[in-house]
This record gives sequence, structure tokens and C-alpha cells, in this order.
Amino acid sequence: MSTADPVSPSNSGATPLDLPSITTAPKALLHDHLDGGLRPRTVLELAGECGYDDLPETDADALAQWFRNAADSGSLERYLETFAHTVAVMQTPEGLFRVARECAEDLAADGVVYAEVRFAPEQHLERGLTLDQVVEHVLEGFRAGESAARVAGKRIRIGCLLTAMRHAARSREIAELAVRFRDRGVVGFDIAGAEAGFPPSRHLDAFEYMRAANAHFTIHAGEAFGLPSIQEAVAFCGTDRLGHGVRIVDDIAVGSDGEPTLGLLAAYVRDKRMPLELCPSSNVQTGAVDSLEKHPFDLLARLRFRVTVNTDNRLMSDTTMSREMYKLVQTFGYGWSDLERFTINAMKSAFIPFDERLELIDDVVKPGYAVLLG
Ligand SMILES: O=c1[nH]cnc2c1ncn2[C@H]1C[C@H](O)[C@@H](CO)O1
Ligand SMILES: [Zn+2]
Repeated sequence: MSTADPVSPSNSGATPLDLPSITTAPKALLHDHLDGGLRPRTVLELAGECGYDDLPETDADALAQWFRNAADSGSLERYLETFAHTVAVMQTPEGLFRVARECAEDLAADGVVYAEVRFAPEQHLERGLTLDQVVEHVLEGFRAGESAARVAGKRIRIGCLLTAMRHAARSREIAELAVRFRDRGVVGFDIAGAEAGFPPSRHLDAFEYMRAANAHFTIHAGEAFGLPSIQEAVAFCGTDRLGHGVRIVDDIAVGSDGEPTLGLLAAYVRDKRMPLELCPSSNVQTGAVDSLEKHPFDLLARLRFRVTVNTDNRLMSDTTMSREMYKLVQTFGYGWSDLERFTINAMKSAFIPFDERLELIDDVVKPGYAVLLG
């Protein structure tokens, strides 16, 4: 296989592939952080309401620009510092509810029909809420946002993932919380935060607990740190998916003739159809890749890894699901059938029951792309 071959020819008689038309396409999103997707105006208003006066800007446009610039640091650690401001305004029932409701509404307006949105409950206890209360307020916000979207003529379903911070020591507790809320809208568990120095195996008991409960989880791995992190997540922790996983490319050698050779770990990840939650813009901002052009997304897609397109943090990257897809179209020349495949990859990899995934694929995704394909 030559890596120069397009995945599929660009669409011919179909709807033109531009940002407005991508916005109308049904999309599935597996990796989106609740505390990384606030509306800039909401950050300002909630800060005013709760008396948080450490925001770096007082105007919504300037604040949006500040997040973007500050996150453009080339380092995951510095990128993560920007979350201090969003987490600070998500400490009250009203704040958590509003942010979750607006998240569902914004994703629905962007044409996302299924999303798994994650956040770390342990970071929202500063004003006396319990872990259970934090989760309840967020889930209520998602339900309200889904209803508001329905009234606006948009269909969306949000599943919630509970994240434990990898530098902290509450992962087992958060895993138990995720299982406790499994019938109320929480569909899985995750670990996030600085990767270097905090290997996934540090949280093995949490993953073992999830596996014993027949519950799903993903692990941020292979973003700021390389193959050893992915190896631990896959081989020791038994992850269902890889959050980013972009450094799996380090286990693929592309010869001078363009022929790729997969190492054992890359081959295993591909053979197992392990989903990669790739987040193109975020990866450039944190320095995981040098540029979009150099992003291994296309190599991985051509090699038929189970690639999915994700936003990570819409506020920090000033992006949307449609914009991430459009950037990939512009960079790699994808057509509608490619976008449909990435979307079906994501739906197949979702943590909701199989029959519900299938229903979304058959009743929403395929008919939506059939219209766009012409
Ligand atoms: O891309 C990421 N890698 C590691 N950690 C991340 C990333 N994006 C957000 N986080 C962290 C910061 C948030 O406060 C936390 C929970 O959403 O997860
Ligand atoms: Zn992330």
C-alpha cells in the first residue's frame, strides 16, 4: 500500500464539502471535555455570579482569544493550566447544570447526534458539593440540553464519562461513582491530566474494578508520552479505547518506498480494532504533533486503524466537531464517504449498548450521509 493513495476519491456529484454542509451531517463525538467546552460568555457570567475574579479578561471575545493563545503552548502541562479558570466557575449546582445544558445544545446545533462528554467530578468539590451531587447536576444539565435541542428540531444523545485525574489518588472512588451512575447516563470512565510521570498502571485497581463490573473505560494515553503509556493502557489496564493514542505512530515504520511496517503494539491495536480518539487541533496545541499536515491521522486512516475524529476541548482549541472534520478535509482531501466511515467508527466504539449504537448508525448516520453523497 502506498501512503500516497487517497483513502477514497473526493466526492463528485455530491453536496459540496464545505463547513456549512459538514455542519448538517450527522456526527458522533467520543472525546470532548465538559470543562474544555464552555462558551466564553458563560465563563464570564458564571465568574460574576460566583465571585471568581481571577479571569484574565473581562470581554468574551478577548477571553476566547486568551484561552486559544494560552492553550497554544506546545506543552500539555501548560495547556492544562488554562482549565483552572473553567473549573473555578463550575463549582455550584447552577454552574454545573448550565455548562452541561449549553454543551448539549452547542453540540446539537453543530450536528452532533451522539456525544460522550467527560469531566472530573473530583475537581468540582470546592464549594461543598459531594461527588454524587456534582454528577447529578451535570446529568440534569445534559437532559435539559437534549430536550432544548429536540424543541429546536435537533436530535442528540449525550453519554457521560467520569474522569479521574491521573496525578491524584481518587481513581478507584471515581470508577465506583461511574458504576453507581451507570443507569442514569454515565456510560464509562477515563483518566486524564499530565501524562509524563503518571503512567496508567498507577490506577490499575480502578480499571480492574471497572472490568469486574463489566463497565467501559478509555485512557488518555500516547499524547504527551509515547509507546510505553499506550502499552500499559492496552496490555496491563485492558482499556477499551485510547484517548488520543496518536503516538502509536512511533510503532509504525514507513520505508523509503512508502511501505509501512507495523510493530507488535501497533499491529495489536489495529487487529483488535481498538478505537483511537484522535483530536487533531488539540494535538497541535499540546505539541503532540508539529502541524496538522504532519498529523498521522491520514496514515492511520489509510492503514485502517479504527480512527475517530474528536474535539477534545472546544474552548481551548476554538473549534467544533464540524471544524475538526473540515480541517481534515482541507488537509487530507477526504470525501463524504470518509467522513461517514469516521462517524461509523465512532458509533461502533461508543459505550452505549450495541442495539442503540446500531439504531443510530442505521436510522441516523447512514441516511444522513446518503443524502450528502447524492
Ligand atoms: O488532552 C488532554 N489530555 C490530558 N488531560 C486533559 C486533556 N484535555 C483535558 N484534560 C484534563 C483537564 C480537565 O480539567 C480534565 C477533566 O476534563 O481533563
Ligand atoms: Zn482529552
